[in-house]
Amino acid sequence: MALENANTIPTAEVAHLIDLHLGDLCEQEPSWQVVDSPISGRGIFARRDIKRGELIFRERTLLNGPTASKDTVLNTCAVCFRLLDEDKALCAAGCALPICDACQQSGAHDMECKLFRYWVPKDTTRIVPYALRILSVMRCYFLCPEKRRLLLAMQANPDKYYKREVERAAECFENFPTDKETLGFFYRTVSVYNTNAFEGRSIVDGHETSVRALFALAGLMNHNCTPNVSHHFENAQTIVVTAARDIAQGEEITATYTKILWSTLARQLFLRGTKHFTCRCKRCLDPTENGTYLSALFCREQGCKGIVIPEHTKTLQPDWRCVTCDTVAPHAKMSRYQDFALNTINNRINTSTVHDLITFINDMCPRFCPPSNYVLVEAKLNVIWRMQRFKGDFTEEEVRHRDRYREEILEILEKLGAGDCTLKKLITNEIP
Ligand SMILES: C[S@@+](CC[C@H](N)C(=O)[O-])C[C@H]1O[C@@H](n2cnc3c(N)ncnc32)[C@H](O)[C@@H]1O
Repeated sequence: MALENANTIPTAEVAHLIDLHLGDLCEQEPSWQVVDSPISGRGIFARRDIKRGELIFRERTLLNGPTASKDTVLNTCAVCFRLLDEDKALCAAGCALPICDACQQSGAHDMECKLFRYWVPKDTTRIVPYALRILSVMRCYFLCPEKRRLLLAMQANPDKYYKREVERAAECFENFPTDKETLGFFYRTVSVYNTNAFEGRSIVDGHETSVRALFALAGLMNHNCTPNVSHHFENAQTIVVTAARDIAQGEEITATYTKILWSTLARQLFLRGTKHFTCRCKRCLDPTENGTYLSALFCREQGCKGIVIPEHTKTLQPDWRCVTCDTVAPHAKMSRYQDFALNTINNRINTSTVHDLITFINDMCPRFCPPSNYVLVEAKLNVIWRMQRFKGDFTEEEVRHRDRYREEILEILEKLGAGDCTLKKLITNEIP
């Protein structure tokens, strides 16, 4: 399974394999179809008008596994993602994976347990993040022939780092495979994950886990910075995709690969760096971003209290122009200013209590950062997340500030034309 094989499987065959993969979730008359896209490769298109809020599809994972990344809890069952007692998490058979009693007894873990033990983990006394992370990749071994072919059909961008995850995992075992074919299969699967994976929060027994998952159909959605669908994980295995606004027959169904409230430059840098393309959607071409001014910084010209925004969006290093006094500032200067705002605000997000962060947002930020700037908007979102997740004792005043931040963010989403996007649903508690 070489990297070069990507996209050589005909689109009609991909569509057929997806129907098989959907199984009982495949509707008799789906509202969508898989065809070639003018944006890139294959895409999903509306076969008929789809109403805002309508369910478009539900899909189970082709592959998934714990993200095992920094800041995630490692002691969750590798099969069902249930939280485990730290001292009782490791599989009794010695594969060094975290497994709950139920998954151990049901046999759901047997094959991968056997394979991990065959590879001989070097450390069986603790959960080793790189060994745990390779699980989501290694599961490609156990796919049936049709699903293997579907995996092969998925786009795999060969970026610089696709070997690293496998190499790091190999160091955790005495007997990790070294043959070209197996390594090629793993490298390709890593690249497919890097190109298509959804990282989602899944809640099992009230405990939140971070899951990395591949969905063959959802993975075909091309990117738009103002997407027309929202998605969420129903559980660690299932994704639900819903229309964020009315979608006309023939329109391409799109998701966003970035955070929806990032500025154009931040989105462009992320998409180039991680997904290897330049987005040319309507929002990307409008320096005001539908009048949201998410990029805006203060004008540094004496006496001017206006805001500056990138003059155009054709390059990643545009000059910036003041919308009030028309002064032009070079990109390098504005980039230093944006970095200063980003670092100052992120530093506060990481070190402050909710109370202190609110004070900082309200009293300090207006001195150096326009309220529309995306980094300040991110700080307000952080207050909302923290108050939503850690339902502590917050004062009435804090709750009032949170509600105001939420209204401001809903207003920005409205201006962007984002409809009932995922972020809107999250901050209005429509998605738990
Ligand atoms: C998850 S895949 C999307 C499905 C893909 N079109 C296919 O045929 O499998 C992501 C890749 O699609 C391409 N892509 C997605 N959205 C794009 C866009 N708006 N502009 C250009 N390329 C895009 C990029 O190559 C990106 O790395």
